[in-house]
Amino acid sequence: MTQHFDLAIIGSGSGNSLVTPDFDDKRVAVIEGGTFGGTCLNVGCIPTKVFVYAADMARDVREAGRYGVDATLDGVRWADVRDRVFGRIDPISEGGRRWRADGPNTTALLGHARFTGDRTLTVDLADGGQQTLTADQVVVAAGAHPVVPEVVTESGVPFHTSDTIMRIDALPERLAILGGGFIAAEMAHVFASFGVHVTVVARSSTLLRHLDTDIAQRFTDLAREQWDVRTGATVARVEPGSGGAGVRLHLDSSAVVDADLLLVATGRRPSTADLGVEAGGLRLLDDGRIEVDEHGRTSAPGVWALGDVSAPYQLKHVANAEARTIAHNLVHPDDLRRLPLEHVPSGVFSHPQIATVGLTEAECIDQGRAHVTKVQAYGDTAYGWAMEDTTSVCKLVADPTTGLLLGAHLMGPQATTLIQPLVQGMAFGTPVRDLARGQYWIHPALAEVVENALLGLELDAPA
Ligand SMILES: Cc1cc2nc3c(=O)[nH]c(=O)nc-3n(C[C@H](O)[C@H](O)[C@H](O)COP(=O)(O)OP(=O)(O)OC[C@H]3O[C@@H](n4cnc5c(N)ncnc54)[C@H](O)[C@@H]3O)c2cc1C
Ligand SMILES: NC(=O)c1ccc[n+]([C@@H]2O[C@H](COP(=O)([O-])OP(=O)(O)OC[C@H]3O[C@@H](n4cnc5c(N)ncnc54)[C@H](O)[C@@H]3O)[C@@H](O)[C@H]2O)c1
Repeated sequence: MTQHFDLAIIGSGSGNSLVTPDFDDKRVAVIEGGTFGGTCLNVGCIPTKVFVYAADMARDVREAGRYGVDATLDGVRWADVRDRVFGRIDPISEGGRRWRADGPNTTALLGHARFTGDRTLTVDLADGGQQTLTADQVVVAAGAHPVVPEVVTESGVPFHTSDTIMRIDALPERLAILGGGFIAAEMAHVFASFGVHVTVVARSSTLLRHLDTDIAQRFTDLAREQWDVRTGATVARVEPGSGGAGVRLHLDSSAVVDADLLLVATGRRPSTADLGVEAGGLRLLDDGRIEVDEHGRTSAPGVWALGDVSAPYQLKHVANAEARTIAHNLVHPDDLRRLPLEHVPSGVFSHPQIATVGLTEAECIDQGRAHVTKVQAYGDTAYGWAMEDTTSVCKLVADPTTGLLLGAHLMGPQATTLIQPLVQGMAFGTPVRDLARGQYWIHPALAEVVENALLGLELDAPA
């Protein structure tokens, strides 16, 4: 029997937060084909950062001798770290599922949904049944999933993605990571800090090539000191390791990489393949995302999309912000808000940590924009001395005429926290002069790196 809902949501990640009090008197279906709570909670931001924190701790112990504090790392109890992570997350996921299943106005449908007509969905339920439903409004919040190159899938050799690597039973001796982006950088840090020999195989000439060129190059140089980094490398063939255990990657350079485990981190594709987008009247962009307008409306009337399935950034804070906007738009058709896609920052929780917002120097050059830059070393501030830092930087890009920041790119301890006043300055249009001089910066906090970078920008009207 077809059920009718006021709102049907595909995906329980950021989609789950659409059920605001505005829907208290409405019927809402939340449909989830995987683990309730989505990527960030179960296999993404949250578990990775718990591992990263433990990895940072292990590194700090190893490096304590630099500061005259002798310490040795006695060991890493992988199973304890893993169980601490999932012992916390799994109950949250299950609680979220129950909350929706038992909610007064919500129904949780566990299964894969696809459009079979205008605002009509058929759900292949996990328990074997099938449910068809219609809804006045549908939100597609189906996220993205890992892409695995054919050279790996066709080899038949077992591999991990970020969906599985965090639940392994024991640390391997050697881990090969294919890809040079966010996940590769974070996982290489985690496993190497825990004592695993990590090899990163990346196609591009630097890791994290989406970053400012200076930062990407500096990061890659530091990565080479920690991990076996093969840049400009393509995997030509994958086969089992000797004796059938592990994996052997043959690179196009004819070099080989032997490892006990393979982690594939070669990007994530919007989950639209089995979504029945044609039947639902949804148009896709060339890169596979669902096309949405500035308010989050798809090409199908009454159907909205948010997060990784449609957004230009695969970031949780973007998915959340879009969910807040669409939660408003669903109930205020005459007062639509725009998706907030300006000044989007991101962080890479690797070693070193990286944070970035706005334009890179190269983008300014490409766009022919007048700009000035300042690279401020952490090591030239008092707290940087305390840290014996020789590699960390805050690089700013600004418009010399307007005196506004165009971009900020930090690499080093606490980069993801230090960048926040700069994100705020850009979001509120605060001139560099006011950011630098219009407020106190605590002395001798690490934030003086940011203060000095602002003061060092050579603007037409100096700070
Ligand atoms: C390892 C890793 C680390 C990350 N770390 C960070 C970080 O530190 N900071 C950050 O900002 N971002 C991070 N991200 C990205 C972040 O997790 C995503 O941007 C965010 O979770 C996307 O949210 P979403 O709601 O769009 O999709 P998801 O949370 O992926 O939710 C989509 C849900 O829809 C379900 N679904 C899909 N298709 C269907 C269907 N047809 N029927 C029913 N259900 C369906 C899926 O099972 C899934 O549960 C990380 C990602 C990964 C993989
Ligand atoms: N801290 C964070 O915010 C965080 C952490 C993890 C993931 N994420 C999000 O998840 C997304 C996915 O992460 P990711 O690291 O998988 O993707 P990514 O886009 O960051 O990096 C993908 C890497 O794989 C390489 N690659 C692509 N196809 C390849 C192929 N066929 N063979 C070899 N290399 C190939 C690319 O050159 C790139 O280096 C990120 O883009 C990011 O938006 C965010």
